[in-house]
Amino acid sequence: MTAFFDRLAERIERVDSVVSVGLDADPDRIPDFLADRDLPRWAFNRRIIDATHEHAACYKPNAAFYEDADGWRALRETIAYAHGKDVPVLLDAKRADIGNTSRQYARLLDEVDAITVNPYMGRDSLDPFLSREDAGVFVLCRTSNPGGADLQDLELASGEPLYRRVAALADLWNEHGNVGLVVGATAPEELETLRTEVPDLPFLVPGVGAQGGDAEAAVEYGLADGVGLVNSSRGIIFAGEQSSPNDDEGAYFGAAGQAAKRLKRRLNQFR
Ligand SMILES: O=c1ccn([C@@H]2O[C@H](COP(=O)(O)O)[C@@H](O)[C@H]2O)c(=O)[nH]1
Repeated sequence: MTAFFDRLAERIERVDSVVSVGLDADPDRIPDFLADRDLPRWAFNRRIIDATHEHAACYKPNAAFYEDADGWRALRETIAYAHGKDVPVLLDAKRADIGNTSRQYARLLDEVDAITVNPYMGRDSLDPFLSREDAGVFVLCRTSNPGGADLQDLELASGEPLYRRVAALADLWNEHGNVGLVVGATAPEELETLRTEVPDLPFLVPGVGAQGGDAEAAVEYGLADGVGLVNSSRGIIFAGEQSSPNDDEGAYFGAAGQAAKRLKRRLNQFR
């Protein structure tokens, strides 16, 4: 198997897109016409994938939306279906723990192509992920939420903010060329700084769309040698809520396809 970033580069080239479609299948927002399906989240994701895969460089389900018995079943079906369309899957799980626990978490990489991890517990907590040479490992660095600055911008004794130290460490941890960073589009200045500091690391940039982040900065600084991902979840998968009544399946998922295509075109202006 080629390394994750080689596969991602191929996918980006094939669909001419750096869009990561976030599969955050919030059970409270699944349209009524799917409510009586065996696994409504899977029924929803299948239709989203059908509508968006031509524009998707990857799919990014967030584990939070699947952490119950039916959810795991829905997620497994979703992953298999995305793979059937030749689209890589990045599980946004933000995992890491002491070694033996992390080894169990890292088994998630048997199912998906890449994962997000939390660096707070340090190198040994990430080893079980980093040692998976075939898989992508995206380290949380400067997150998109308003509280992202609370800890991540704190200055160390050296005067450097914590998020920059995380980036420098992630660069050191990149022994297998499988490491990327998560940097929010709501932090364009930090994106710019980080691109200079770690020029070779691809970024996963969430926060465009529903969070109102900077799409131009996401592309300009998020890509390393043309490789990286700009994610939108709610702005794509729930686009149909605005444009169509809740009972018109074709129009509902058509709107998701259009939203993915629009984002692809918008981002491509800056590539
Ligand atoms: O800094 C971060 C890290 C992860 N996320 C995740 O990305 C998506 C964003 O969803 P939208 O609907 O496009 O806002 C979601 O899964 C987050 O948990 C992030 O937003 N910021």
